[in-house]
Amino acid sequence: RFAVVVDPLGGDAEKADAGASSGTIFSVYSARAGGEEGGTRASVLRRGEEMLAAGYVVFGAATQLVLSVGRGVDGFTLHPSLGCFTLTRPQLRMPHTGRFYSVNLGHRRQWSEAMALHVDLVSQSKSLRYTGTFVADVHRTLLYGGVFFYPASSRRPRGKLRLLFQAAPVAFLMEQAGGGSACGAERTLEIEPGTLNQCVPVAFGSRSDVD
Ligand SMILES: O=P(O)(O)OC[C@H]1O[C@](O)(COP(=O)(O)O)[C@@H](O)[C@@H]1O
Repeated sequence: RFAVVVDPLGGDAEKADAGASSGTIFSVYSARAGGEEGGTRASVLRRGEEMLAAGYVVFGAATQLVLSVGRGVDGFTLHPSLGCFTLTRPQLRMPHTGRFYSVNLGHRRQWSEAMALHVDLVSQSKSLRYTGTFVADVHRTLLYGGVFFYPASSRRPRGKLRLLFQAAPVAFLMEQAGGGSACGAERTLEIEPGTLNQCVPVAFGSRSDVD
């Protein structure tokens, strides 16, 4: 009945070796019948707003599961001695605006002038936080608000993050927690993926910071 999209383990070997957090992201759609591949591809190549559920697990100082089934967002923490997750952050809500912005400034020379100016402007009122591990950056943004960008650049004209595996599930969680997500002028959840690995330039976070 369901089709599940999973980004199994984000964060590369160098970050894991250095002791950084890593994470898993997933999203769930209703399965569509038919199609050459038993409906699998057709079930997931659809707008994020058709998603039934999304979540991630962040493997850091603690193992935390953040989940939405379309009725807000709940956070759970793994208790290894009990072997189960318990509800530790019921109905997470993002602040309307936040203190942090999150972007890889190392790519600045490859951005458009407008993007570089925009980031300069944001930096005047917010502090920079960027781990380079997607789930960790998502988790901090969800908890404390602010804005995360992975913009288009001359090297990556479509950005780096994948719509289906990364941007859409995170957009679903952000919206469910009172935040937002956009790919340029478009709401991320309204974009229909053309291919499984399609990349999008994306921003997400507190509602007023994303707007
Ligand atoms: O090093 P950059 O360009 O800031 O990219 C960091 C981003 O790339 C990722 O490592 C994903 O890269 P991969 O698609 O190569 O797995 C994300 O976890 C992270 O947000």
